Amino acid sequence: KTYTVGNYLATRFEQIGLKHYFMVPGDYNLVLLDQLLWNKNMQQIGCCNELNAAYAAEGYARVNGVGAVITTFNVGAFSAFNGIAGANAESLPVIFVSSSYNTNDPSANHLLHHTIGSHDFAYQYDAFRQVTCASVRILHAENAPSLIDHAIVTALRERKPAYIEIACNLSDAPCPKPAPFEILLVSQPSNRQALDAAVETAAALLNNAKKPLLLAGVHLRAFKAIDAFRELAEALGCAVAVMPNAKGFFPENHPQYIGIYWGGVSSPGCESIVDWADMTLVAGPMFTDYTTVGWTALPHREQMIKADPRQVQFPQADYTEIALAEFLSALAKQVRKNDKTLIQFRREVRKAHEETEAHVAIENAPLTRVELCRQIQNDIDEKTTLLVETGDAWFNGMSMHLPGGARFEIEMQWGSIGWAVPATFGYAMGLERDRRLVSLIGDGSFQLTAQEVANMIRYGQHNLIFIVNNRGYVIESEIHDGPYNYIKNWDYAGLISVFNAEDGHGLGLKATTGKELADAIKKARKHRGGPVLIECQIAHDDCSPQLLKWGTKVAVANERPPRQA
Ligand SMILES: Cc1ncc(Cn2nnc(CCOP(=O)(O)OP(=O)(O)O)c2C)c(N)n1
Repeated sequence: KTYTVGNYLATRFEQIGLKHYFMVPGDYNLVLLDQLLWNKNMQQIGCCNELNAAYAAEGYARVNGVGAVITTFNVGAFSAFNGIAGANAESLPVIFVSSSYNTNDPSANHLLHHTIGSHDFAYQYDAFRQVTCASVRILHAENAPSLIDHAIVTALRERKPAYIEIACNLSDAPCPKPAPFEILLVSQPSNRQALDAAVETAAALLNNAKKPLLLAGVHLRAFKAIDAFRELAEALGCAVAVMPNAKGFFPENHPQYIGIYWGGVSSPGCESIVDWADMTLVAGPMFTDYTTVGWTALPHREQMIKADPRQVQFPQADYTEIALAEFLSALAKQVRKNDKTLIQFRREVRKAHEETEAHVAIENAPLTRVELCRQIQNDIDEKTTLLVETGDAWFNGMSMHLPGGARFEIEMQWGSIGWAVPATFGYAMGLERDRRLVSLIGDGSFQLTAQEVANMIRYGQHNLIFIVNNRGYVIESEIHDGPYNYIKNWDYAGLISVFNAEDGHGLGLKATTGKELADAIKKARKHRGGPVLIECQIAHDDCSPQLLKWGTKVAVANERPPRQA
């Protein structure tokens, strides 16, 4: 078998665990796409546009561990740019491949289509270098193996996207055959001395604390530290809270779970316990304006052990070259049990109020947000992943309880509206057969990338999508309102018949009352052969109290005047 650059790439794609990859064809990449089709163990999935293809690869990486997307030069790549930068923000290894010009053209002083019409062909590579952990350009076939392997190894190690540019006339050029793929799966062990020192320091701080507490952060999954975190939690026996973008990374039915810590919009009873703790170990956090509610919810450094993917920060010291999972696991063996924060939580939550079970709404009353959330909560089971889009959907999803085994997906770091529909498509492409995906998306966000629902119909995905039609950009209105937050209404449910055409089995339903919603969910649960979209119409000002509180504090942070010189 003589290898070509294209099927070298295809071989590596399969070896890192890709069963699907996403693309939009273009004249620069057609031969490369043929080369990739040579590998029958993977499916080539077309998307309506390259932004959606990048978001789909990002969503796929959430369930599969790694994703890939192929575009044509410039016009495809720059649409995908937002999705690749987003994968960087979300710490997801997406392999981005763009075809490019014929290697004879620069020396021939040629100008080319799909460029800005200059002789500089490097600006795409320069742009992507800013948002990837490795970026390579293949201009000579003999360099392809080492460049492709470098990009892939780095992406898998750093949990970040990588950029591979392949000249269009090299896609079918002969190249050496791949070395054993095990070389790609490098891990980065800790420095032994640093690890021992960090564990000793952390154990002393936690064992001397009167009220220790654990807080899960967003990087636990990316750095494969979810199990080690749970090991430490069960060794310590203390209260365990999670940051909003780590929801689902610690089981919500676990007896030590006390909820989402998100400042003033935390789960009931959670904030006071986190603030009461005298030593908090936070594992893999991203403290941003959004996750700290405009800098109002940040544990104090002198009462915090901050364990990041490759370093641990103590009140008086920073230790580097320490792998997060190894640190948490080693620490679990050195800590003594102390459940004071958990006991206190149970006292407070019992005293404060029993979970006010939302009551069933009057059947034919206009649908409300509370009734919508109550019914979605009842629809979530241990096989469900709940995926929420930027918007009030964040807060509605955040307050939902995940039964054991249920999962949660959110894009809080990048927060790019339009992500959810293609990410649903990509996530569903990689989802285990016996599981289901439920997405909660606002009308405003839906309008950015709605057309990818057509590909859910094409592939017969059984996704259930709730479109919350509150007539506009309500999250924006709550941060800072203006005429720009109001949009043209669509017949969202009616879109499905447009996308079905003569050959689809999608189902579009409208719900304006609790009864209509209950009937729609029943139909959705029975529907086969395609996705179900339920357009839930609620009042414009019917938003979560958490959004109101959070939006006010974020607005204050946004509007701080420039520091006087
Ligand atoms: C790509 C991108 N463009 C603009 C924004 C700013 N933005 N954030 N949320 C929104 C509105 C979301 O509205 P909906 O999806 O209807 O959600 P609701 O909050 O439920 O109304 C915007 C316009 C954004 N976050 N991402």
